[in-house]
Amino acid sequence: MTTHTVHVGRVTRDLPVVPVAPGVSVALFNMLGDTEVTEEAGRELARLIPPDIDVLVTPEVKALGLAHVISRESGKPYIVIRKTQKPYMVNPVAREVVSITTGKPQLLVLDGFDVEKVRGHKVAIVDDVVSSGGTLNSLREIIEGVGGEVAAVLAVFTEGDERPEVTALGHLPLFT
Ligand SMILES: Nc1ncnc2[nH]cnc12
Repeated sequence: MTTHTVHVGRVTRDLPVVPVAPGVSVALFNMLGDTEVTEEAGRELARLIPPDIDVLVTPEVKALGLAHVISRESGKPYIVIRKTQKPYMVNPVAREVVSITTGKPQLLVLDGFDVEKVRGHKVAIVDDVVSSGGTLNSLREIIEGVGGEVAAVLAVFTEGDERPEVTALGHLPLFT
């Protein structure tokens, strides 16, 4: 299997290169269950957060542990944007996005219960990989749609195109 070696702070991983679409492969970065990478990335990114950020927003599920560590290190709270609408949600705000890794439309849902934590506040979006930017754009629409300001985007890796608006610890190539 082809692999692509990355460094996250002082931690090294050999990522498997896997096909996600005809003629397109990615170096698959899955930090779920990887305590060492999650802790290292969270501590590194927490040092890079602008001090005036009020709240972190992360999409479930791959970046959840990362948001937890950044929150713990920075003392800033975090909100999770869910992938399904739950019956207990109050006035949920939803957007659809097509994921590069699954190729399928996905829902992103902000529980109305969390709207007041976003409205009028400076938000940092936290994700594991920012690739096509589809998830990022939908998160931005949801946050700005309820009156929040996206003041920073934090990710472990950008992928494909350069993304100057994203504060990342590294960059992944797209294999085409
Ligand atoms: N290389 C990658 N690894 C994991 N998730 C991704 N989402 C987009 N690109 C990805």
